[in-house]
Amino acid sequence: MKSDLAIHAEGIGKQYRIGAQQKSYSTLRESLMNVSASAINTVRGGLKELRQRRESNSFWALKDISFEVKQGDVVGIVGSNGAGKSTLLKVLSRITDPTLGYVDLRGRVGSLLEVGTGFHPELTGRENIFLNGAILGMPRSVVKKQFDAIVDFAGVERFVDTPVKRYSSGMYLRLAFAVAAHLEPEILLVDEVLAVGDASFQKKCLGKMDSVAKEGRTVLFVSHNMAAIRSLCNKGIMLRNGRVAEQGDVQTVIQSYFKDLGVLDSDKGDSGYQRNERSIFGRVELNDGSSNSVSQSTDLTFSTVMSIPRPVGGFRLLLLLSDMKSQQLMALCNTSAEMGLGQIEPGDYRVSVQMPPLWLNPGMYSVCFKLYLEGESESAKHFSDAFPLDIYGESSPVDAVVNPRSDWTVEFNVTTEGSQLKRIANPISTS
Ligand SMILES: Nc1ncnc2c1ncn2[C@@H]1O[C@H](COP(=O)(O)OP(=O)(O)OP(=O)(O)O)[C@@H](O)[C@H]1O
Repeated sequence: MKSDLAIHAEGIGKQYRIGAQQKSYSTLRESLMNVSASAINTVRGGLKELRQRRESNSFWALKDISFEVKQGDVVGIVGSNGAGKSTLLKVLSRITDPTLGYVDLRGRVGSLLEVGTGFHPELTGRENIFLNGAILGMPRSVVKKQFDAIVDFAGVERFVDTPVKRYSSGMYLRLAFAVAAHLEPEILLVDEVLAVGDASFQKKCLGKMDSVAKEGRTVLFVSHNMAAIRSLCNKGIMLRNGRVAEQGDVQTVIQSYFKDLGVLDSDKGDSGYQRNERSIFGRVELNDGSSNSVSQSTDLTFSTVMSIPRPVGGFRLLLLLSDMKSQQLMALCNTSAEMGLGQIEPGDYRVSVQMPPLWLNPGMYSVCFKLYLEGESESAKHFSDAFPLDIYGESSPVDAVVNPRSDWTVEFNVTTEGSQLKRIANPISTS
């Protein structure tokens, strides 16, 4: 392996048997036990195992995956559900063996793959921290030095001598992340940890991964959160159906991912929109239609084309905004009559909805149009495809949905008589 590389994967394939019991999920301890003391560890797949598997009963979760990661690179791994991202991280962290191909890894690997892996449930938080350090080959004195920082980061001071099986999933996750990030792995693998936990913890995790990366260590990060991928990673790998569909600069990979989701389809028809045959709606566009990423402080215009199939007396149109947990955050509504339309003739109608900046916290949101045609039952409502809206900007320091620009002042000795008023601070701007 070239000396500047941290990871070299060559021709990795992973075949699963449908319905078969997979080798049980090993803990981080068990997986790391396999790591040899040599500087470069090779994870190798074999044809023998392949022959033992019955092709008819199996499918390939990963196929012919090859890539290289330089030391110090922070790589975002993206792809739709089932694309193979988690399987790839499991192969890299030796939780599962590849069926074909091999991976060379230079240095100690710390991983946080799923809540529920990584710790021995019967041991206390304290014991698990030292156990993980020992498995990673760290002297006890070094683990001791990091111990307070780990416990502090995880916020589990009061429970550090409680068996982790009694922890809430949030505490468990916080401790698992703290251990993985603080025990100085040369390669840190993190899978979608940010999907769990509250906003302030997510921010803390991103900050910690950023500092791990700045120390020149290598990070691989699987996430559906493009705002997080963009802010953290310099490189990206996109998987599609178990294969590498794109790799390189993170911006290019994010754009490919959105194209894959159908958001950025360059194959537009004559009318400038992609007709969705199953739906009354064409594709939804944001602003000039070139991207679905926008700063939280930018005006928003959502547009689409509706193909009304037959004459109707009128319609009611909604624009809905939800977060990734499907919680509805905004519902704008208008009727054809309020928009000055009378009888609606069949044909294509372009609709645009303009609004000022929403100051949403960075992250992914979902936007869709919903249409009720007059004379149809309520259940016959029509939906556009969901538009994944990627917001970037400043996050609130605490869990919240919006983070608008705000001006703050503080006044001292306030009495009802204005003359006593004494201003002690200039306005503080939060943005
Ligand atoms: N232990 C297993 N046995 C059989 N099939 C599996 C197993 N683990 C994963 N798969 C399948 O392999 C494919 C890839 O799964 P994987 O979890 O790696 O995808 P992913 O990209 O991480 O998806 P998501 O974004 O939903 O987490 C999926 O079709 C999944 O159902």
